Amino acid sequence: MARGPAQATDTGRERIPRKGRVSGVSGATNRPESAGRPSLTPPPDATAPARHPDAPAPGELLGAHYDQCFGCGEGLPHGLHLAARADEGVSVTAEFTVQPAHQGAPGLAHGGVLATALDETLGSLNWLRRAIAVTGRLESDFLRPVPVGSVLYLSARCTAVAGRKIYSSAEGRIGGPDGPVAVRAEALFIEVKLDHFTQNGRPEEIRAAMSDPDQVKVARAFEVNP
Ligand SMILES: CCCCCCCC(=O)SCCNC(=O)CCNC(=O)[C@H](O)C(C)(C)COP(=O)(O)OP(=O)(O)OC[C@H]1O[C@@H](n2cnc3c(N)ncnc32)[C@H](O)[C@@H]1OP(=O)(O)O
Repeated sequence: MARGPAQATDTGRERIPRKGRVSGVSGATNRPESAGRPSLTPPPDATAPARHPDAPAPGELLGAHYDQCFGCGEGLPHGLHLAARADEGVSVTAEFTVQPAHQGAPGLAHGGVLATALDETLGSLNWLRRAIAVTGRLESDFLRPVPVGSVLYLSARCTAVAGRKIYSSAEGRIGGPDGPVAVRAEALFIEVKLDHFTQNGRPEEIRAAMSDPDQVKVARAFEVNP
């Protein structure tokens, strides 16, 4: 579990030198590729996350934010079809059933697919804050093998916010919502502007997503406040 702001020590926080910029790629980080790995621990000035007043009520399904999303979209036959539900505060629960298309070793879920399930669940927290954010860092632990056919019961919560940095943690259990923890992760999401997508995404998909007559779908594709 991530430590809350009150317990944060932040002694390992690094200042990132501004040399080694990536040029010509809008939205790409300014951090040099050789930079050390900044902490997943919130700094002392981090604050508690606030739930948006229009966030879905606890228990309400969030629905897919984009039908071509590999994590939650309904338009991809081999996607995860992960279904997330709002919980109290800035937290969610989600379920994902491991299909044969998700195997790594025979009969077992691929670790990258499980990381995707964690990432998607963590990403859905942004909708409760109505923030547009992308995963900057995702640190995963794989504690138990997850067989094909199992339901992974996920839960995630946002723990702190510091400027554009959003700290969160998630875990996935098997055998039931109270079963043993099979996977867990801590993450740092970074808030971005809409142009992160419009300037970097392939134009065909951006155009298609933007021209959907359903304005709520347009907003949700990029997790923008409608
Ligand atoms: C619509 C939503 C869909 C959700 C789908 C599920 C979530 C996803 O999978 S998103 C897809 C995967 N993620 C991505 O593609 C992101 C690719 N990366 C990027 O575009 C950039 O690196 C980005 C936007 C994260 C950061 O770049 P930039 O905006 O230039 O920020 P930058 O100035 O480098 O960093 C801002 C702060 O974040 C910190 N930071 C940035 N990246 C990291 C990182 N990887 N680890 C730790 N800290 C980081 C920096 O240290 C800095 O901290 P401080 O303010 O204290 O100095």
